[in-house]
Amino acid sequence: MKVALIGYGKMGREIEKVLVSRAHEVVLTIDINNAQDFTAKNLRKADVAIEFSAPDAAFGNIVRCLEAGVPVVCGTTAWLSKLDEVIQLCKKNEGAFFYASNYSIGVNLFFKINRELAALMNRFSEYDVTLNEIHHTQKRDAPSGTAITLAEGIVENCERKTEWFMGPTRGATTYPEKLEVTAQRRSVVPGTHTIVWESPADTITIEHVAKNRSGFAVGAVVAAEFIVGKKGVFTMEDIL
Ligand SMILES: NC(=O)C1=CN([C@@H]2O[C@H](COP(=O)(O)OP(=O)(O)OC[C@H]3O[C@@H](n4cnc5c(N)ncnc54)[C@H](OP(=O)(O)O)[C@@H]3O)[C@@H](O)[C@H]2O)C=CC1
Ligand SMILES: O=C(O)C1=N[C@H](C(=O)O)C[C@H](O)C1
Repeated sequence: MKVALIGYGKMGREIEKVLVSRAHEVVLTIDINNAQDFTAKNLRKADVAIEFSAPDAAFGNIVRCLEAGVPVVCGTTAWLSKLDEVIQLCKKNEGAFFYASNYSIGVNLFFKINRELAALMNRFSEYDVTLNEIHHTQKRDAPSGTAITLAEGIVENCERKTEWFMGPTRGATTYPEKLEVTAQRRSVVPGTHTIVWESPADTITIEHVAKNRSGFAVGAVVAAEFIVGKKGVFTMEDIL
């Protein structure tokens, strides 16, 4: 598979290692410093583009790939207010687009556990819930895309939580009908997400801790292998 890497930072470099280990070829690398190479002609040398850049850059990058007719796997977070526009463009151009807020298999299993636990909690109103994420200090967005997916999973499945909001407040019960999400930035933490369900009697904690970025990178490459030759909009549900 011939791959264009759009965004060559921490994730772009990690993905490159996985691509090489699976005998794929990187034919184009685009970063903020070589935007002049980001042409439709160059993009078309690739079977697929993998986009991990920055929140303010992702939408434009995706549009350029879809307009060039190149399938795109995107992992960039904090641009999803424009997701519907991307879906429409993808359909109009009969292209292929894959998005996940987190490509790690472990996190996607964690998403399922989170949704099931939230649904189970409908019968146990004595429990309140909070969500916290910790990432490295270079991260530009908060809360993380993964935390938003987890928060949506709780709100969609636990009837007493109608929406999530960004804390911190003085305590989880400040707004009992809302889910409080908090974010911390510490050193080089790759990504930790913790959900705490607390009753007067006990505490149930579920947590996903990324040890490094390899899980994200492998998942993104698997998504790229999956999307080549397909048309439509895909998520990790299509792989799992
Ligand atoms: N879905 C998932 O599984 C994961 C998602 N992510 C997300 O991926 C994104 C990137 O993360 P990460 O690699 O850690 O971030 P980095 O900042 O390390 O890398 C991003 C790179 O993109 C470059 N860039 C900025 N603007 C553009 C542009 N217009 N076109 C091309 N490249 C550009 C940056 O250049 P410069 O530094 O010069 O600005 C930088 O080199 C984030 O949104 C993050 O949340 C991260 C891990 C997993
Ligand atoms: O910026 C990061 O590093 C990460 N971003 C993604 C997110 O916002 O959820 C995925 C992972 O947590 C690492």
